[in-house]
Amino acid sequence: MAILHNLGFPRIGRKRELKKALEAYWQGQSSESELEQTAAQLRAQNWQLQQGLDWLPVGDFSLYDQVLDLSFTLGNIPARLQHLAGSELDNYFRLARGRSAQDSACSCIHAGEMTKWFDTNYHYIVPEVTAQTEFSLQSSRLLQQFREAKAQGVQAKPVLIGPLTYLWLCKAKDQSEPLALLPRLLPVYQQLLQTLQQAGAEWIQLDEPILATELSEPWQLAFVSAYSLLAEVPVKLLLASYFGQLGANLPLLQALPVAGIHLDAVRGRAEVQQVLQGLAPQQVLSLGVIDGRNIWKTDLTAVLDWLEPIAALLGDRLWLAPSCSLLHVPVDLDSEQKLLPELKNWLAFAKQKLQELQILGLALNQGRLLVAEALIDNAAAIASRRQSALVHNPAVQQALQQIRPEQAQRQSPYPVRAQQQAARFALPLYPTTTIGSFPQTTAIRQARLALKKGTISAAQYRDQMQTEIAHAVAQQEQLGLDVLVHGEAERNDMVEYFGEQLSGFAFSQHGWVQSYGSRCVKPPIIYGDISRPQPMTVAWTQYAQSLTTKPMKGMLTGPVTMLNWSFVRDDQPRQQTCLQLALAIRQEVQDLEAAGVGIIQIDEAALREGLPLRQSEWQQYLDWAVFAFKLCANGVADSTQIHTHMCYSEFNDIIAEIAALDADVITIETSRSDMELLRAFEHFDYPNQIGPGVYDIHSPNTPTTAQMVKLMQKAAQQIPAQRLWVNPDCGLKTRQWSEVLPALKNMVAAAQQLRQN
Ligand SMILES: Nc1nc2c(c(=O)[nH]1)N[C@@H](CNc1ccc(C(=O)N[C@@H](CCC(=O)N[C@@H](CCC(=O)N[C@@H](CCC(=O)O)C(=O)O)C(=O)O)C(=O)O)cc1)CN2
Ligand code: MET
Ligand SMILES: [Zn+2]
Repeated sequence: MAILHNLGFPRIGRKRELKKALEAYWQGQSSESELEQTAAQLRAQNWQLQQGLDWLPVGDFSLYDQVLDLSFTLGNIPARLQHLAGSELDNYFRLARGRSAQDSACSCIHAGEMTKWFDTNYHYIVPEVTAQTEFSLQSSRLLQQFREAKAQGVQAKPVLIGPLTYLWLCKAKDQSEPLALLPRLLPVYQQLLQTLQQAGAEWIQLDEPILATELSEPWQLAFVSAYSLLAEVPVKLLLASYFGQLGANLPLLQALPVAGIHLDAVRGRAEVQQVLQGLAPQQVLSLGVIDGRNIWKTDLTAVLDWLEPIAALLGDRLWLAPSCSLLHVPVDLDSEQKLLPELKNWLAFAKQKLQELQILGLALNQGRLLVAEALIDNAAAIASRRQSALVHNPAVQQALQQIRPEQAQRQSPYPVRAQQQAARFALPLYPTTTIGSFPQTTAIRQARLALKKGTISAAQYRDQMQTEIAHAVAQQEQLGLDVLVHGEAERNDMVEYFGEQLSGFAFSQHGWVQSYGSRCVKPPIIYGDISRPQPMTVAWTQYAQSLTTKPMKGMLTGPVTMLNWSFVRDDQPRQQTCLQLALAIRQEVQDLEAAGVGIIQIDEAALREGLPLRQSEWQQYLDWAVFAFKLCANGVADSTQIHTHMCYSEFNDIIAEIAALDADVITIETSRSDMELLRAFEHFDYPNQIGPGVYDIHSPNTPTTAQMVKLMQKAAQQIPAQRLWVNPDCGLKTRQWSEVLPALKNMVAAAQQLRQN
């Protein structure tokens, strides 16, 4: 009997109920108990949606982030938050976003740093530690949720991030090594496991996704000592690895004294046989056979062909699950009314993935005949996708064949271009700019909703967006910024907006995936060869330029980011899809240039996070990713200034490749990490211009002029002032005008002060 379980479920809700509840609470429109009530309802709904499995996850729900939750569970709260007024929830949101619902704008708390969860588009709050950090158990949240699940008749399996992955995610605020805290951390984990076991937990899932990365020897050894200690608690541990192959960690995992092992059998299929052979006699093997990172239907017959011999061997020691938590896929395909039926039939969201799991379970446990109809339908869908004319476009394939390497090179080297551009734009020292978006107000979003519903016409919508653009331009002129942007009012999202205009892309109506906190994205679905039927941004940019004599930056999303933030086809290499995107965006770059736009920013916010988890695979990825960017960006005249922007850029390791992009200017996020990025420059002289972000846009707090001057002075120690720009960390779309204006005013003042020094 194969046992069915799930590693985690999306918590945002089918209609983003959690988002709405959080934002209402933060704005003081609802109480803490109303928020908790919505949260409890969502948990109940989610368990309901997962009925039919043998074990359901508990502890996967979070009001903001599961890593932040764990920091609170372990009592690891930075000193700056201790002794502040308010409840634990207030402190929770202070660490998440710099402010609780009770705080006023002036009581500023430095929010925790936010960064990407492995190679996903999900962001977690980085736990902070020092050599002095002590842990203490605060188990009430988990216990309460465990009891809540049991009260609802749920067969509950608590899920937790494992101690090694937790420490690996930690950042030391001194020079200490987080791994050194393991001896202090383990007793608290032991206590936690014990507490859950006493509350009735039979199995506990510990997630250790770092097993899919290359671990140095100290980390490997730490696994052995940590799990030997945890094994002392009389509860069954399911150790979950996901997001890739185990590689050299495979023997390590096999040696650990745990009751069960979960493997990512999508990305790590090739290793399953080897793990199987080394399995201990009582050990459970959980195979993640359904892709938790993509939205395509599983080829159930192929999986069954592969699984049946394993099931025969393992009996009820075989567990089946999605490859990882379903946090990274939308909730329910049934909500979609507008997808082409042919395409919709190829897809599975979280709910459908669990249905696939149940079909597999029935087929294995009671024979394929019982689910014959479902298997036939599934096989038909798989075959239809393989053959569909929607997918293949010979003209695109041909264009790909004709790419020449010299298309990716600028005409002259940077110093020559820089001179021409300096003459053309005549910018001051420390030029100021923003990253592109201005606040996406309720009015803007409602106009888009009205357009969708047909209650306003396309012309009315265009007029309203032009009014918004004019407003953004006027505000920037008044602030005295040097290089302006149109503000991206017309864009729902920097990826979805372009996806909607490109062939080969589909987009959902409700396919929301949590990005961070209450913020969600609706990743477009790349199902076929990509082309650009017509210009996408030229008219908006021209309109904006017509309103000002200052340079107006054109604003595009780059090919690598389009790829990494979409659900991509799995029937051709990612690299090939990326080149198709590069060609389409290249056309847009050239149309902008032809329309007289002299500065063009091509965002590659996701270039860094697209790095494979194993360093040995980095170079191959970087080679094609860098080429794709250059292909899209570099077909312009020397006097055209290319900017790029990257978020959460811990790119110490890839600074040479960042330089190889040869963008004239790069703007990056650095403010929360206190210009830590600049470490990269200690060993490498970045040759072109750079704008290290000085304004943390993820927090509602206003940065002061003095703070920003200080950050820039720090930057100027590493990079000549002639090559520095002054700008926020990232786009301003999540902020309100009342937050943005004072912050930018201070920023412009900072630049003026710097120029006088
Ligand atoms: N794809 C992507 N990934 C990314 C980023 C990014 O910008 N895009 N940035 C980083 C993460 N940062 C992010 C920053 C902001 C948002 C964000 O603001 N998301 C919005 C949704 C954006 C969107 O698509 N909006 C649509 C639909 C908005 C909507 O909810 N409409 C309402 C109605 C309008 C209303 O009454 O407000 C509805 O349909 O019910 C639009 O503008 O048209 C949100 O969660 O609120 C997401 C991620 C990294 N990853
Ligand atoms: N141009 C985009 C913006 O300003 C870049 C955002 S990177 C997540 O919103
Ligand atoms: Zn950004």
